[in-house]
Amino acid sequence: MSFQSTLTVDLGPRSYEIRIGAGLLASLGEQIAPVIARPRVALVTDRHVYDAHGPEALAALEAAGIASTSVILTPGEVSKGWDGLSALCERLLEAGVERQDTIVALGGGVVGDLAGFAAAILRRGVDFVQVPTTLLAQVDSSVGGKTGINTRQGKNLIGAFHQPRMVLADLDVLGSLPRRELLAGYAEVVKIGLINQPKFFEWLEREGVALTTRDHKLMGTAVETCCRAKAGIVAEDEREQGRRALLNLGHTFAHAFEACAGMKGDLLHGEAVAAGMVLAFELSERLGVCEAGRAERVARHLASVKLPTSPADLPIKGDADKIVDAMAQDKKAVDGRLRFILARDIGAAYVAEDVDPVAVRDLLAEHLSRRGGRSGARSKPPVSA
Ligand SMILES: NC(=O)c1ccc[n+]([C@@H]2O[C@H](COP(=O)([O-])OP(=O)(O)OC[C@H]3O[C@@H](n4cnc5c(N)ncnc54)[C@H](O)[C@@H]3O)[C@@H](O)[C@H]2O)c1
Ligand SMILES: O=C(O)C(=O)C[C@@H](O)[C@H](O)[C@H](O)COP(=O)(O)O
Ligand SMILES: [Zn+2]
Repeated sequence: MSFQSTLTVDLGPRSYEIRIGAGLLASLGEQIAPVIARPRVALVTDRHVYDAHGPEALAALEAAGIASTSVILTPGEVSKGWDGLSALCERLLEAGVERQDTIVALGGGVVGDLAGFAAAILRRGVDFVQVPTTLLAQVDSSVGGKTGINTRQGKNLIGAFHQPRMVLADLDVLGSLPRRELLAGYAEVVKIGLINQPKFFEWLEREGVALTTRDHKLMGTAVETCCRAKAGIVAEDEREQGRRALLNLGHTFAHAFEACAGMKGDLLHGEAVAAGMVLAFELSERLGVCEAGRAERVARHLASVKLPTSPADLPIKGDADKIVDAMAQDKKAVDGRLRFILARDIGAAYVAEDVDPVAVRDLLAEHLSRRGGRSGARSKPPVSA
């Protein structure tokens, strides 16, 4: 019997199911039929995903009597900006998508964030369904309703909370995912362990390498554990007034790294998060809130699957001051003061209000001074498989 699981994101009238399993795409139409207002959808995907899985998705919609129109985006972060948003909205309007229709986001985090935001604003809001096709999207971005785009100033600075009507995570589609993308998604898996699931992190230390060889059962367990943990946090704090910020572990660093890398796809979000989480633990140790050795343990695990562990490993332009400047756009900042997610231990993250910016800058400068040499795990950004 292959892996199957159904979870609920408990948000009162906005509650929805996350269905995880093998072969779900073949029954896409049948699965979503009960949650769509009428049998008409707009399938939003990107060229890579369309080539690998588009025909199966369209056939499954047709088999369930659901009419569809398709929009195929340019793959990657480059589509997640004002131009991509405006082009997508125009295409959806030209296709006559109405309020009773549903947008189906078939793809990774870029497709989900962009199509989800288009759904939030098109004719002041239409329903959407998430069909995540990357590991990152299955364990993180498809759940919780954060949608949006990047601007010149930084990551995800324009957006809306707009919950999907359903999340359908087909483990089989991960078979066509390039290895570099799989590893980037694995960083967000590790993040969940580091936030509040210490036993899960220990399990990842034992099984992570096997998991990243796409062992089906291990992947199913990881997707289920991450979705369950994220759903719990989102149910308590849907609009990030408090506890949800924990899901930002490593992201104050990561989003600044991505901004300094140009947000054109040279640096993947998960790669930036991997290095950002190591820095969050190093900062926690330096500030005396976390026992020594924890950052090293986190870095060792990320390195074991060949994820980057330092900004020195990343294709970032600029120095520590430039990265600190980019952090000023972080959405968690209050009155211009940065807030970081720090950790008292592995699996014990918390929101810190009072972090000394000099300590942050010094930590970044030390890492960047190792550029061109070995920083630990790797000396170059990973390449596509
Ligand atoms: N909304 C959230 O809560 C949230 C959470 C985490 C990350 N994000 C965002 O998600 C984005 C990153 O998402 P991502 O890592 O999924 O990247 P992505 O959407 O760019 O997909 C990665 C690449 O893999 C390809 N691809 C996707 N699925 C495939 C498949 N099954 N087979 C073959 N190729 C496939 C895509 O075409 C693309 O080239 C970032 O913009 C990040 O900010 C959002
Ligand atoms: O769902 C959340 O909440 C997260 O923070 C998940 C993150 O992995 C994700 O990268 C998210 O898009 C970051 O949110 P942002 O509000 O910092 O842009
Ligand atoms: Zn993230």
